[in-house]
Amino acid sequence: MSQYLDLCQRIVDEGKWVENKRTGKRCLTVINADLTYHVDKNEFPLDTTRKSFWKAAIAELLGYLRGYDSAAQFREIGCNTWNANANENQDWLKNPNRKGEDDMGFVYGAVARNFPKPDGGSVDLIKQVIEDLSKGIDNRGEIITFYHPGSFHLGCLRPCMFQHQFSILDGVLYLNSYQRSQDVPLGGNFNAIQVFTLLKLVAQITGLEAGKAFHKIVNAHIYEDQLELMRDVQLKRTPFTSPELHINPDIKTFEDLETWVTLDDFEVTNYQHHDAIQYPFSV
Ligand SMILES: Nc1nc(=O)c2c([nH]1)NC[C@@H]1CN(c3ccc(C(=O)N[C@@H](CCC(=O)O)C(=O)O)cc3)CN21
Ligand SMILES: O=c1ccn([C@H]2C[C@H](O)[C@@H](COP(=O)(O)O)O2)c(=O)[nH]1
Repeated sequence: MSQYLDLCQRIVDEGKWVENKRTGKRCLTVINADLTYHVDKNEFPLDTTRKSFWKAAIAELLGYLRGYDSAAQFREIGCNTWNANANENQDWLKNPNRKGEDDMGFVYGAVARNFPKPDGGSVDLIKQVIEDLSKGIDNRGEIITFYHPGSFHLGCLRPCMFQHQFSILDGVLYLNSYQRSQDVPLGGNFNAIQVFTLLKLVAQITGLEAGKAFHKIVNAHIYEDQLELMRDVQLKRTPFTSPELHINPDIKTFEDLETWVTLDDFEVTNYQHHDAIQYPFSV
């Protein structure tokens, strides 16, 4: 938890102002942050200095793993975070590739589940990686990527946390996740939850022991309209100890994740937190 608060403080103290053309707002920005999550000790990296809506973050991850490409699918499983990008992003609304209300286009899991091959057809990167890990195979390239620059014009947003690489060492599963851009007050907590949960879930369905997850964030920023709340409210609060995440042990395969799993299969215990803070969201 303090790693996250240290990053927020670092942005406040050392960040540089950068104009962002896409949103029309300025962002206080630092380059490079490396966060480590102890999945082995079940230290769930939830924000405790404000109330975290952790279920929505797990629902978003579940939607990515299922290859969802519509904000309506995300809403159905308890996640509202894609409504604005699918339906209010002016560039996307004008894009002839948008297939109508709620369409997000070719993004995130839709890409990873159908990654186009230059010689025709596609690969399901997520299934492939999980199949290997289930057999104890780490070919030093167990990579799930959502990044396909040749397809950016087909989606509403380029993926931010765009790559996850798994490794096995001595029967222990590790995860390195790579993020090109982070809205630290809003995306920050969501993404930490997702990295942690992804490793814990994949360890469970592959029968491996979960180790640590390493999360690299390249461009870490606070939008100008979020700064006061972060500096004068959230950063003045004292954090509580980390809660724990529990996943239904009946989830045993990737097919389980694709078919019957809901947010009721996830539980958090010992979550003590300060009051909610509503940060402005930029489309
Ligand atoms: N500007 C921006 N920031 C992001 O973090 C972000 C995007 N855009 N676009 C794509 C996804 C969507 N994500 C989002 C979107 C909204 C929230 C958000 O509003 N979170 C609220 C609570 C949400 C709820 O009640 O479910 C929060 O207080 O954390 C978080 C992540 C992360 N990504
Ligand atoms: O998982 C996510 C998805 C998005 N974000 C944030 C990071 C940026 O503030 C915006 C995306 O804007 P770009 O201009 O494409 O960088 O969304 C996040 O933090 N986490």
